Amino acid sequence: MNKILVALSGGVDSAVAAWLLKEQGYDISGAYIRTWMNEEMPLADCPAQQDIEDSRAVAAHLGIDYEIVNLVNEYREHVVNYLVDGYQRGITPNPDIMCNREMKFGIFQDYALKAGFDGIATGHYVRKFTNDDSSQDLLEGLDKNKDQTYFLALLRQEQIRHALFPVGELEKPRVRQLALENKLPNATKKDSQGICFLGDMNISRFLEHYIDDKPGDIVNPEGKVLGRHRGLHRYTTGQRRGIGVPSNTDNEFYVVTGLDMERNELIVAFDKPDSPGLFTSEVEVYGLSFVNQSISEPCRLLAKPRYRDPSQAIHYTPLGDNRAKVSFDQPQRALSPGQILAIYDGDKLLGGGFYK
Ligand SMILES: Nc1ncnc2c1ncn2[C@@H]1O[C@H](COP(=O)(O)OP(=O)(O)OP(=O)(O)O)[C@@H](O)[C@H]1O
Repeated sequence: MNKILVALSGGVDSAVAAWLLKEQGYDISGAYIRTWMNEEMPLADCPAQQDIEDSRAVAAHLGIDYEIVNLVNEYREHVVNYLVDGYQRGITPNPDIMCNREMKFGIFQDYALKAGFDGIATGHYVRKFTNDDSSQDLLEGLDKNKDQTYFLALLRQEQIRHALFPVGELEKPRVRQLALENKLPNATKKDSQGICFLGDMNISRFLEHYIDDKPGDIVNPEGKVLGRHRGLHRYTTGQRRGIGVPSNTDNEFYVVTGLDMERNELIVAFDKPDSPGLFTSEVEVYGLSFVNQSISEPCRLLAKPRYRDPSQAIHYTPLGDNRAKVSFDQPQRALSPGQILAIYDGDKLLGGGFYK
């Protein structure tokens, strides 16, 4: 791989990724992926224009070609629809993971390959490793605190084959230092947060735009009505804020333990380990996808139930048809249908799937 299209978000990580590749002698260009129209979303304080200016300035500073790749329609089709549809069905979607599989390492990568590039690069904190049989694996970033393998859990071999992750070999403070030393124009820009491409917008404000409220009852696990909710799409398992049912006299707080879509009921219980439905030690995972080899035998592995969670020891039992049973050694709090479990062998990402 020599000719690389670097996905420049306007942030410091992808800017340093581009700088590193240029230093290493790659023939690079930069591209900003446009996915969001401000006009479409008047509620959003969308930082896209600033990001475009910043990414353009980085490319100019490095003296490389720069383009804006317009994927607004594809983003709506593959990410926004999945997100809205998921909340409407009462599951918790992960737009960042879908965005990586469908957009950056899907449509954007295809675009780059067709345009004559050998591959793409991003500023993700992950490392790539090539095996003797020339297959490739994804390893956690060297900076464990920044590791982003979780977000790449649904990528497949052909997608990582054409991808480079230059900052995965560095600690974040070193990345900042490189940006400053080399006078990258966005060196002091603060890290972005929030949903991939949606910027800092709050998810419920975003959903308000798409899904109408449908009020219903809030009930405890025995079915006793405790109050009213505004619409089930506003809640996710494990949520404590914004339920609106006061704590009891012992100061125990309510937490969401489930959504009953058929009855339009929000199920809540006190936030303590023995509350029914709050802790789970066994889940079924579907839609499994593997970075390299699929897992065909029952085995002991590690898994991350959520991005910031530490790895958990699991028993993994394949069920066929891209499904598996996963038993956690330690019961896990508030797993929500639709969320993604990332599966690891040590620090090697094996793949991921959706909680049933
Ligand atoms: N709008 C965009 N256009 C091009 N590439 C993007 C865009 N958004 C994200 N990326 C790519 O995906 C990577 C990870 O995105 P994420 O939103 O997690 O940003 P990050 O980890 O804060 O990195 P950065 O500092 O580069 O923004 C980025 O480093 C960049 O390569």
